[in-house]
Amino acid sequence: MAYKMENNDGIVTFTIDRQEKRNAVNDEVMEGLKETISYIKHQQDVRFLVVTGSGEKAFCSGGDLSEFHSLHTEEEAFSMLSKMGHILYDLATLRVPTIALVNGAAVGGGCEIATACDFRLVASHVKCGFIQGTLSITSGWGGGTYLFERGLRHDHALKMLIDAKSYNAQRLYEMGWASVVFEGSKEKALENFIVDMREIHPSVHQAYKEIQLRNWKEKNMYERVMEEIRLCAKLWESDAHNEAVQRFLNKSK
Ligand SMILES: CC[C@@H](C(=O)O)C(=O)SCCNC(=O)CCNC(=O)[C@H](O)C(C)(C)COP(=O)(O)OP(=O)(O)OC[C@H]1O[C@@H](n2cnc3c(N)ncnc32)[C@H](O)[C@@H]1OP(=O)(O)O
Repeated sequence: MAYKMENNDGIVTFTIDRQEKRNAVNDEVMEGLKETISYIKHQQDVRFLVVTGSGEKAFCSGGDLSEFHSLHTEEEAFSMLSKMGHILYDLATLRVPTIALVNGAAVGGGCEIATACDFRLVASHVKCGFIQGTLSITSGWGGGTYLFERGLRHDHALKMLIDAKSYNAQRLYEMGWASVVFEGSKEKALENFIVDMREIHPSVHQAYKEIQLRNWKEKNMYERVMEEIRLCAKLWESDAHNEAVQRFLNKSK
């Protein structure tokens, strides 16, 4: 199984479990995340969603390039990108607080998943970045749109996207992307982060999220996410993108 899902006393944890691929997202992971979100929507007792990755090397390395490089045309790319884009939109608009427990590198689409969450708890050894530019594409799951809504200084957010490089945990905190930088076990970091929130009635959490979502509706977030995905799909079919993916896949051969 490419993922694990558990509900521990109202804390639902979704763990991508593909360490050999640095927890890259394939179809099975997408389906698992979709089912997890649907479960949360129908389960009254869920208080939090936590997204994390197995091991210490990666939270998530983005889309699985070895699987998705078979998608060539703009339409083929749009189909895959919009599938994950819808899942991340559902995650970003959940009525419970969502937490990315960033145990290892979060790059490309991995950085988008973390950005779609309300909070990012980042292990001190970790580097994260919107490295899609190095593949001659933009963020394709809506993560750029979420980044501009996360309260980072506009120039910091834009630079993160157009530098297309990974930043260390301290810098991610200074820029306002990381909510917390932690040392030691991720379980302890999570426990510390939610200790006060757990004392508050869930209806209060839901009400605050409702306020945020009303604001996003007014800003046409859904349409903006879909437009971002369309732009990425256009770049996907370029020679420059194909060549960059081939270089990545051939690097260890
Ligand atoms: C498709 C959506 C799009 C978006 O909307 O954003 C994307 O996500 S594009 C994909 C962006 N991701 C990448 O470009 C992959 C970047 N990966 C890395 O930079 C590194 O792997 C890492 C995450 C920083 C980890 O580095 P390290 O610990 O040194 O591991 P390796 O690089 O040696 O990788 C080990 C192993 O895993 C394979 N791998 C890693 N990432 C992916 C991936 N995204 N898809 C497929 N396979 C991946 C890598 O090829 C190695 O395989 P082997 O050589 O067979 O061991």
